[in-house]
Amino acid sequence: DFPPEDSGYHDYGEIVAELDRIASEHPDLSDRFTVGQTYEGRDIPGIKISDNAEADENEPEVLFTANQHAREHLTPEMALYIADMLTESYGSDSRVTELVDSREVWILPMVNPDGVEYDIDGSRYRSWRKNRQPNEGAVGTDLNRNWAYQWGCCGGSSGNPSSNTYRGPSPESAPEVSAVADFVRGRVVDGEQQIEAHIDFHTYSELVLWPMGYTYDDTGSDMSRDAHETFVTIGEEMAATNDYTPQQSSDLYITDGSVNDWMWAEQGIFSFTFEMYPESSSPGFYPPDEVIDRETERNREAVLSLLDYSDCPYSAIGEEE
Ligand SMILES: NS(=O)(=O)N[C@@H](CCC(=O)O)C(=O)O
Ligand SMILES: [Zn+2]
Repeated sequence: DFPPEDSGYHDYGEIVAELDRIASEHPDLSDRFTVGQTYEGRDIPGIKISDNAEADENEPEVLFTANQHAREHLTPEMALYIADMLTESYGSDSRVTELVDSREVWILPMVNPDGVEYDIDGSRYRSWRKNRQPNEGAVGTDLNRNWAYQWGCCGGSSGNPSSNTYRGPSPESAPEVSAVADFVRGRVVDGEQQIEAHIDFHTYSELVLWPMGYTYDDTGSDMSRDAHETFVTIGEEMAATNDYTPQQSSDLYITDGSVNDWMWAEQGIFSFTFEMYPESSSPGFYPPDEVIDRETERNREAVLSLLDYSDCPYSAIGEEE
């Protein structure tokens, strides 16, 4: 559990209960699912939001993931906000209604529940980042360095098991990463990846980030000029709505094995990272629960804008797919 003064945050059991609540309150707009188990055996929970949610309709799909990093507790709240906003506003907000009717939205609010439960267990926060999988002489793999594209290529991760950016012994060695990657691979239907766009929520720094992370180059064999321009255009438009700073993730620092690079280069998904509130190390990873409503609602427009673009991302630069 969170300490009483931060009871507004949801731990693993409370996230699961909230997803079950949403699914029971909106049976025609949602469908509960699980993508697999963590190292310690917890189900990784998910919810699908769409009209006729139980059916796989031929509609553009968008994925939201959160909490790869355990201590980034504002991020499952962001994912929960999206599920609540899309279901609660359905029928009253015409834009939301149209998007829920014409898109299929997958939401995974807590990808690293083992790490979350470890971080909040005990009298004070542990500032834990990684999962809880044992490695040589230390515990934990950094999930956001364990994805399989350009894994460990470029000095954007560590090979030292006690490092907070430890990439793991091999790509997708973390069960949490392989579960989410398997789910995404499962969305390839007739050879076509149905998921068009993705946001992975992190804290902190208030940034909108896009690939590639493993190289400073804007374009290359895995990033065409048109794709780069599309990322920049959509990224800058989203950042204009939440007042985050838009940039290529390598402009921050080089990362290899990150989720964005894998989603884009392996699956062709327009994948972004949002670094949420705050801007700086005070209050850093542990803002008071009073900011949850303000800092999740702050991303409402960005989320709706990405859902808009998901039927044809390249339309952002006036191109057809
Ligand atoms: N949330 S965070 O760990 O401080 N920053 C992310 C940035 C992700 C990225 O640059 O792609 C990370 O290093 O994985
Ligand atoms: Zn993070």
